[in-house]
Amino acid sequence: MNDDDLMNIKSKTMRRFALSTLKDFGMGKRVAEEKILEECGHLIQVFESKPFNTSCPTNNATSNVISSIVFGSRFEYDDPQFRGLVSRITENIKISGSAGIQVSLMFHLSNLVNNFPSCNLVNNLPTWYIIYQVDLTQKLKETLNPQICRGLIDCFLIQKQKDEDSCVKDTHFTEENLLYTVSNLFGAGTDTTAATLRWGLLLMAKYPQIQDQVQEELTRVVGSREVHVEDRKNLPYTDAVIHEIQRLGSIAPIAVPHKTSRDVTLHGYFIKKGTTVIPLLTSVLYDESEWESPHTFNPSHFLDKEGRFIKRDAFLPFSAGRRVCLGESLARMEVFLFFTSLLQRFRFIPPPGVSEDDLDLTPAVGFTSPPSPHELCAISRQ
Ligand code: HEM
Repeated sequence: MNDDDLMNIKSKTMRRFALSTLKDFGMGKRVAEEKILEECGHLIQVFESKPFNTSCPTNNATSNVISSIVFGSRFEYDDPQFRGLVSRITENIKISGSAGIQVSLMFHLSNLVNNFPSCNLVNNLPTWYIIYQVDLTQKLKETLNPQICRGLIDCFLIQKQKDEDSCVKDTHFTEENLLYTVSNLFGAGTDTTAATLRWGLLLMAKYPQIQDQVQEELTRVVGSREVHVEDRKNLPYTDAVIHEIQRLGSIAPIAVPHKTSRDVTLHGYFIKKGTTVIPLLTSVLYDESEWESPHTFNPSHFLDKEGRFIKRDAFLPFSAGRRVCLGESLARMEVFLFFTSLLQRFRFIPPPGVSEDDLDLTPAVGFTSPPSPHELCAISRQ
């Protein structure tokens, strides 16, 4: 077996482990919904009517959803360890998209592809270093009870212990892989979801008539009670708006690099086994032959003539295939519940002296594409 084959097995094992554990702790509908709604309650408390940057609160909220899954508990927003973790994650994502890192990625791709999520996509050692430093990981180890899994770390440690007890050779459940898996879940699951939410709030402030329609539908269908995942099917306009936010936001424009596992011929082009391929998701999300107005914010892309929600094949913000985003269902649930809960309670407007036209839709540079730094005001609707 060569190094690539070994790396593939490691990747598959870690992906399988992360997926099944996420199902138990995150993506299983009811558990995830409870965790997200609890976080919505905290997020709502920190939104203000005076101008504020949406980056910090949204990143805190999405990091806490991952924390609940990974550690089994959330952090207070002012916890210094948590603040360190969140700022490190956002900084790493920003730096990894800088021109310098992108160029070095081109030269070192062969070491990076195929290793995700078992190894780090970019050399974001500080993220896992911070996770290592978080006392909680140590506390979890000290209080581990093999009968009770409080979160993904417990599940990992229990499996590690089992493998050690049965003398499994070459186990992938190592301390190093635990740190990489956890830091990759934070890296992949925090900034992406927060950036999507930030695009959503910015687009609502820029297009108040669309915000009106979302709020009218929410008031008519949900009223003032808590929104639930089940409500989605009765909110076709809101669902179309969320899809359009993800399409236009295109927050993971270059997805993740992969290597071809065999020789392929695609549209007449021969691609040799082992070639690095980078799927450009923006090319499909903005494809002129697929979308009626690819560069405009137009929720009708996802509505039929009767106003019913329609799925579109070219909607691929989570990519596709075997390495499709591992957190897709969790992310979809988060975006829906955070977005609708916020719009139920607040009207989003530009800061005083800034017009809707002034709100800039140019994305910031980074591995993901969040909106450029901006401020909004959240005016209470109650
Ligand atoms: C709106 C939010 C999100 C978007 C748009 C998004 C998008 C993506 C994309 C485009 C990829 C690359 C797929 C490929 O390689 O072709 C990816 C990979 C991944 N995502 Fe997400 N993601 C989001 C949220 C999340 C969340 C919440 C989690 C964590 C629970 C997560 C975990 C991952 C992981 C672990 C991978 C690597 C999968 C692998 O290589 O096998 N993502 N995501």
